[in-house]
This record gives sequence, C-alpha cells and structure tokens, in this order.
Amino acid sequence: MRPACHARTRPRTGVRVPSSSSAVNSAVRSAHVSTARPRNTPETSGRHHPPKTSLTPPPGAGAAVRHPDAPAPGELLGSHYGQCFGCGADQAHGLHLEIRAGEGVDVTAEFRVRPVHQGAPGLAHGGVLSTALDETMGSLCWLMHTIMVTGRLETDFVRPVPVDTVLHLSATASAVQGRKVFTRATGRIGGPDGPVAVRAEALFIKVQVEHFTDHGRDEEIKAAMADPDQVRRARAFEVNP
Ligand SMILES: CCCCCCCC/C=C\CCCCCCCC(=O)SCCNC(=O)CCNC(=O)[C@H](O)C(C)(C)COP(=O)(O)OP(=O)(O)OC[C@H]1O[C@@H](n2cnc3c(N)ncnc32)[C@H](O)[C@@H]1OP(=O)(O)O
Repeated sequence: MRPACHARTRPRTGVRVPSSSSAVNSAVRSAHVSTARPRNTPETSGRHHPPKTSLTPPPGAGAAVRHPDAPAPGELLGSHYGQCFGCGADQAHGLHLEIRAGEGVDVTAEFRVRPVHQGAPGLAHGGVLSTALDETMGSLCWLMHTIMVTGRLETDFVRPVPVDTVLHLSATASAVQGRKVFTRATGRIGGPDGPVAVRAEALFIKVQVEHFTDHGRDEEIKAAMADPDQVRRARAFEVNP
C-alpha cells in the first residue's frame, strides 16, 4: 500500500520546472492526499485535556481583572525579554511587536508582514501569524501582573495576508479560573476596524518565575539573572498569589 504522505510527483534529483501553469496545476492535482482524519486520543494528543472544550471558559470562571498598577491605557508595554522572538528589541530575527495597553484587560499592536515572513509567494506564513497572535495574547500578563505561558492555541486563518500588510492586532483576556487564563485575539487588515484576517483563542497557564529558571538553558538564564533590567521586568509580574 502507498504511504499516506506519498505526494512526490517528480524525481528527487534534478529540478524539473513545469513549462506552463496547466502543467503546474496538473502536477498539483495528481498529488496523493490522505483523507484519513487523525484520531484525537491521549496517545496522539500527548495530553489528556479535552481539546474542543478547553478554550471555552467553564461556567463559574471569573472575569479577568486589570491590576491596579497595570500600565495606563495607550502605554507601550515594552518587552518581557530582549531576546524574545515576538517582542524582543535585541532579537535580530524577531517580529519586534510593540504592544500597547488597552483600557480593560486588553492590548493592541501593529505588525507589518515582511518578506522574511513568507510561507507562499508574497503571502505571510501561518505560523508567523499565529506567533504574532500568541505574543499579543501573552502580553496580557503585563495588565494582570502575572507570569503565564501558552498551554493551548487555536488559530483561524480567515483571509490570506500579503507581504507588506499591516496587521492590526488586538487581544483580550475573557476569563480566569485558577491558574487558567482564557484569551482571544484578532488580526485585522486595512485598519483597526478592517476585516478580520486571523483570529485565535488560547489558554494560558499562570506559572512562577521558576518555570524559566528550572527549564531554560543555563547560558541564557545566567545572562538574564545578571541583567538588573531583566530581573526588574520579571519582578513586575511576581505580584499575584
Ligand atoms: C531572572 C529570569 C527571569 C526570566 C523570566 C522572564 C519574564 C517572563 C514574563 C512573561 C513570560 C511571557 C512569555 C510569553 C511568550 C509568548 C507565549 C509563549 O510562547 S509561552 C511558550 C510556549 N508554552 C510553553 O512552553 C508551555 C509548556 N508547557 C508547560 O510548561 C506545562 O504544560 C504548563 C506550565 C502549561 C502546565 O503544566 P503544570 O504542570 O504547571 O500544570 P497542569 O496541572 O498540567 O495544568 C494546569 C491547568 O491547566 C490545564 N491545562 C494545561 N495545559 C493544557 C492544555 N494544553 N490544554 C487544556 N488545558 C490545559 C490543566 O488541565 C490544569 O487545569 P485544572 O486546573 O486541572 O482545571
């Protein structure tokens, strides 16, 4: 039997460029595509959490609360870590997101898609867009004064996003239950009220600073702990019980 991933339509060696777009189309159509749906079992998911309901706040979850010392509405949040791929100013390969506090437990940001973010010709890679949404939701930690990491993230890609598009991002924390923070985000094109191109829901889990010091690579942890500015930023989150 043919393996499910057998989609190769041309020899591995040598590059054969189809001479016309119809050749491209027929090459694409002839690719074998598996229609088998992956089963969602503890073995395949790796965890025992029910995936479909886990992003919906359960009845009895509380509202997310803006910390009294949260940055003022409109204030730039800054980066939680200079080398962060999402928001770090010192990260040459990063997205350099600049995120601003909203009036509630919400934030906004703008992200210009650059040529290095392509997945298909002239279009943003979906993983990069998910990362931008993830980072925007993660930055809600500044408004709640809590450290949290992404536990689960689900993205809907609604419209293709061409290179040079400015994605207007916004995120809000909708509910909190114990260590679980339920968040959602959208990315709009053409302006903050433009059509939705991407949207996501995520479950963040509150952690202590030891999450990073226990699991991070020694080299970076030592450098972070030797940087008073980084320690100050970490302390800013360590307020909640
Ligand atoms: C001086 C040095 C300073 C350094 C510090 C710098 C300051 C940092 C400040 C701010 C950082 C912000 C960073 C944002 C960056 C952007 C966001 C990211 O990319 S984060 C990276 C990607 N995410 C991970 O790497 C998580 C990897 N996963 C884990 O570590 C664990 O699985 C963790 C912590 C998420 C949960 O593990 P458990 O053992 O602590 O807790 P359990 O009991 O498993 O879960 C708690 C509750 O959450 C539910 N839960 C956990 N994971 C779930 C999932 N995937 N789906 C559904 N529910 C889940 C569980 O069912 C449980 O719920 P029930 O309380 O029983 O109701």
